[in-house]
Amino acid sequence: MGKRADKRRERAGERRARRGGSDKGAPELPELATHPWYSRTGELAETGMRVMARRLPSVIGQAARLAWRASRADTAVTISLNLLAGVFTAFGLLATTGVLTALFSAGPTPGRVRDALPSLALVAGAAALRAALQAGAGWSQARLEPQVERLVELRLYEATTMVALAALDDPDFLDELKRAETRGLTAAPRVVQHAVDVLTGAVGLVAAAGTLGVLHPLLLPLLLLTALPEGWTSVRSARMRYLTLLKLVEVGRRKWILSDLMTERRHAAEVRSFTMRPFLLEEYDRFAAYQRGVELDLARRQTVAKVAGDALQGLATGAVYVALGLMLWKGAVPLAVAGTAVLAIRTGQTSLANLVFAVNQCYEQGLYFGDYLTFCDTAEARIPRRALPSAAKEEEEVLPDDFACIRVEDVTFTYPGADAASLRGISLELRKGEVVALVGENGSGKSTLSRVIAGLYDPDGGEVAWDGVPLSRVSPEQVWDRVAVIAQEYTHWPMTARENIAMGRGGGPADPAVLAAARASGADEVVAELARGYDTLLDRRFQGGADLSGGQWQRLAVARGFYRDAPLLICDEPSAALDARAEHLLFERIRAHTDGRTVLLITHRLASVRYADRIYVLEHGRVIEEGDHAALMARGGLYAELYGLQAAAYGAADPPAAQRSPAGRPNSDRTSTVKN
Ligand SMILES: Nc1ncnc2c1ncn2[C@@H]1O[C@H](COP(=O)(O)OP(=O)(O)OP(=O)(O)O)[C@@H](O)[C@H]1O
Repeated sequence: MGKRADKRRERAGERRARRGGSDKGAPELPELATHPWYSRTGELAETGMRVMARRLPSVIGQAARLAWRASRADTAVTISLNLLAGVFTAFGLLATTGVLTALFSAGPTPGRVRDALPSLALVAGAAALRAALQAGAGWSQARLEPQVERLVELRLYEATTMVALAALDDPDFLDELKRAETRGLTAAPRVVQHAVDVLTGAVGLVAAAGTLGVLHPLLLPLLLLTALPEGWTSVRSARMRYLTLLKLVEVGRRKWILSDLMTERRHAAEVRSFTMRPFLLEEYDRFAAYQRGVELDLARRQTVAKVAGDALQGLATGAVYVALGLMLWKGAVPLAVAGTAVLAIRTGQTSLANLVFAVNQCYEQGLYFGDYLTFCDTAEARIPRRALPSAAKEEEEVLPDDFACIRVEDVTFTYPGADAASLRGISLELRKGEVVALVGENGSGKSTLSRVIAGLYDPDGGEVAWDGVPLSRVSPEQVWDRVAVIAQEYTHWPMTARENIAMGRGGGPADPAVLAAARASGADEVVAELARGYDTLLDRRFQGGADLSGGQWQRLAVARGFYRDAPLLICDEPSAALDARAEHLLFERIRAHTDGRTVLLITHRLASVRYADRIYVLEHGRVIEEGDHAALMARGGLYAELYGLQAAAYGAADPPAAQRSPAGRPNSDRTSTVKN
């Protein structure tokens, strides 16, 4: 199916190229390629009236189901008021015949006008009612849209926050997510809106057609004749627009990236210090010029299509009036009926133009909405079953609140789409109250292993068990509740300092645990300098917001880990950005810390793991050495080598007294780290 569509697209592309290309006059930028996110746009560009007609019912069905779930009352009101408005349109048109019959009859004018008054009142009443009904339908339709929006957004975010973490490492999944988020979300309310417009247009058209059918059966095909050029122009113009969109997708992305570089605060210093301004402006202008060329070309081609369409429509309308004149001349229809027919044809044409436009829009947005639906289905299928509230609770085991021993047995793990496994048969133990360290070179698998232990990734093989209860048999929340993580990469939450520590748990103004955690991590010194202390918003994008240095942020991230009263604390490179004093304080705290808690420590600062109860050395996803510092040093393996390298580096950096800094201050922090 996908391949056939690709072939169709290819062939159509070749046809366009043979015709001289659809974008004659637009400059070329050879480096631009279409991103697969926008494959839909290509599909759309090849869509003709037949494909649209075939797929439209299912799109309208999806829209109707969505609207129904968002609000039954508003959906029912929108549909029924629109239908009723159609009835009054037809009624008004038919009443017009009465008016015209009275006006065109023989006799003095005042008498004819008097005779026409009852029908005139009916026409006026029908018009007023129709207007009121349409206003009511518009109002309920407007109410429907935000409700639909809320529904689709919630479904997406519920799925993205619950899906297995590994899904977010899968490039295909991320691609689908981006598509659903950027186009799919906004498409949902539009699909509903355009589906209602399709209904409104269809009702108006049926009303006009029904009226014509009642007046004379031959008039009906005449209406359709005038409809064709309008439909043709509309579809053609829309397809041109899609093709242009396709051409501009990559340009839009490049321009967006460049504008981000030129306007975002985080790039501003480098833009200046590397004197990037002329380069960025020139690049931006190149893409903008290309875009302008493509858009001007589109405007020209759309105008040509419109002129051709209007000319055709003029001819068709002329033919209709000639036919109507002939019918009148031959006495097939009376003058009053012909007059009403003219009105009905005009009403029908307007409804038809609206209908064609709505069908086009509905179809386009329906494709993007389809992306959204596909993504939600994929994401919901990737939520671990045991995480679902509906999962059979009797099958679930309960994790002990505390534990005596966490056992990792023969664990293997490969990231989605990765060629090689990141963990290959790892076994180890964490006993209550211990500090256990993971050591190894970059990419050896330390962080991945810590995430498996924290219940963030499910291993492909082997298992992690807390006092014999395998994590695969408990809901992820149970594990996350019992583990505190100080992660290597942490989020700068755009919240207050207090919320950055408490992370949605307690943390009221008088929460002593927040203060204790801040003291233990050195975050209290950071907070003391903030204008509003713990209530300072840590985001410069907002009025009164503050920002912190890398190390200050890390102190907060450490406080976050200490604040959670969990039996297992995982510290993954917790000191990378800390100054020497803060780092010293942190490891002192970890060493002294335990008060019954267990610490899994990952760090390249080997001086800090000397006091660990056990050290596991990882290489290429395997444990290659295990023991305490003394045992590993005596063994003379990788650990001893890495430790020796660091110790030697510190030793070499220790300047003799004569070479100290001009101020004569020895570097006491460094010395103390080595001595530690
Ligand atoms: N999200 C990911 N998707 C695919 N592969 C990944 C991902 N994260 C890590 N890897 C790969 O898994 C392996 C182990 O990475 P991991 O981050 O666990 O190493 P690490 O020992 O913590 O390294 P470092 O000391 O640099 O922090 C590496 O080969 C890495 O390329």
